[in-house]
Amino acid sequence: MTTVSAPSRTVRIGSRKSQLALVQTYWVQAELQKHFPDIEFEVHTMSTQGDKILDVALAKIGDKGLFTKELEVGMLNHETDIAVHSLKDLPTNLPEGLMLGCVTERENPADAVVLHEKHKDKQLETLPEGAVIGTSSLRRLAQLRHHFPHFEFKDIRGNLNTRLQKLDEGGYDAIILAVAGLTRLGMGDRIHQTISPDVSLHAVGQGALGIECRDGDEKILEVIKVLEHTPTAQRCHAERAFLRELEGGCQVPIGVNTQVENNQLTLIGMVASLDGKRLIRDTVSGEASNAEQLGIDLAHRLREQGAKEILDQIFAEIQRQ
Ligand SMILES: NCc1[nH]cc(CCC(=O)O)c1CC(=O)O
Repeated sequence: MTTVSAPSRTVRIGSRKSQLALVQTYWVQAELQKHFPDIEFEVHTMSTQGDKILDVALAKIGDKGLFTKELEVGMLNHETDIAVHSLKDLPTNLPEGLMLGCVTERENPADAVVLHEKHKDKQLETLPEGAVIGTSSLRRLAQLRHHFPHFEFKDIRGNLNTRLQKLDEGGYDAIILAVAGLTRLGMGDRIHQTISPDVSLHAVGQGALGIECRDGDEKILEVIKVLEHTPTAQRCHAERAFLRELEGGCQVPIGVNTQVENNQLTLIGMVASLDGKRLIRDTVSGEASNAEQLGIDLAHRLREQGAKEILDQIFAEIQRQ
């Protein structure tokens, strides 16, 4: 009898096929491989609905889990064991049988301004009246309209390269993208300006990766937990609880900012109307270990200040379009 020296186990990682998704997944694969040399980590790529529908504004699709569903089906069918997501694309309520098993250390979660070449000596603040700003995010749209009502806003879709090309071709004066995505793709040199949280709060989970797995799959959890970054996880659990309590996920003008210092977590949250005219913002602080409750508390505070009316009106507007 011969003994086959095969790896003791294989862990199958599901990923979207976009360049950003692959960079993120290969990073997770390499990090896990370093910790577990005896396990084989295989990457399985899949197309999601969100990758196929490129010509419809995201807000109008309104489907939660557009970028995650096919990956989740793969895990539930035991074709894969984990899925690597940009945490901000992962809905706050996961399908029965799945869980968020790990949150990795966050990159800078802020949004970035990428200006057209002809404006290279300007800033967002000094762009001319009527400047065309490209964004497909209601959160960015509402906050920027609030501060810069004299700009025009135009939807922009496609992967990062496509969006940068549309900017370079002159379709826009500036576009707004996540710092994290540009940095991970080695395009950090395209960033002209990082938007301050005083002007615009970032999306829930932005800049962090979330690793999803089957609920209670202890062997897999033990493996992926080595990549968990506790302060990032606490911040993101507070942010996700805030979003879940306010409305449950998907495309709405909700922004956050968090900090953890000496085990104290501070969470800033805001809800804005699409025209940017109404904007409600508040802050909570408390023990970082109590992250989810802090998110829920902040959601209740914003509701008392009128957040529900703003969100109800937005849902009605989106349905009508
Ligand atoms: N919805 C698209 C998406 N999902 C994650 C990122 C960037 C990376 C991140 O925020 O973690 C982006 C692009 C963008 O918003 O510019």
